[in-house]
Amino acid sequence: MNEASMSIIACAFDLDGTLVDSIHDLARAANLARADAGLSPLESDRVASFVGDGAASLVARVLADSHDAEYTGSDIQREGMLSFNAHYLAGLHIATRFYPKVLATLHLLRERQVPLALVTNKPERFTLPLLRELGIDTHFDVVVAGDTVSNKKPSADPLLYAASRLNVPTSQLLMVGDSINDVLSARAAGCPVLAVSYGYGSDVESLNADAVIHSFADLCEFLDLA
Ligand SMILES: O=C(O)COP(=O)(O)O
Ligand SMILES: [Mg+2]
Repeated sequence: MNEASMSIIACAFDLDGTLVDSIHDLARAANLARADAGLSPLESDRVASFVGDGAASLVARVLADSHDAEYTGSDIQREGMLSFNAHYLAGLHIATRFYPKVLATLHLLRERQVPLALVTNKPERFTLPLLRELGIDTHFDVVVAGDTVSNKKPSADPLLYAASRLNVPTSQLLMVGDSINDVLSARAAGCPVLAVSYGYGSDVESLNADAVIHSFADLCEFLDLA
């Protein structure tokens, strides 16, 4: 066990790009929203590069096909949001799959009675039904979605809220995520953080996480649970 992992007693997980590969369902809904706006479809990889700051940012970026677009509530964005919401809710779990070893590792952590949080920027209206459809809605002691508290990741708030609900100090709550928002949120909250290399974040090695893991199963080794 390394120094960073020695005092960890609880874990918080990001959802998209960490526990599940959801990009095909996100891209389908995004492209249907583009079609409704008279726009041509984008490649899945392009949509993946827009994921990480919640649904409103995703819709704004997808409609503009630009990383710089922000949600302003313009008519076209509001229409796009309604369209994306309807299409994504209709197909949350068509092609969404757990990454390898996720389910077995979550089961092991629960077996060892490690308190678990889910901390995602995905809004509750998608997160809660998706967790149910995936069969992991009862795996977490607390679910913090993108609109559960006032500020999303990269704010410290979702992890501070998770730590207080789990009744653990943030210094002993490990965050595991795939993007810069996960690392920034963890650093702001005082949580140790692991980055996964297989998700939607680009250049994770440069994020300055405590460690980068290439398979979810490596978490067990990091926590000395293997
Ligand atoms: O919905 C998003 O933007 C990303 O969600 P995540 O925080 O689970 O990666
Ligand atoms: Mg993510």
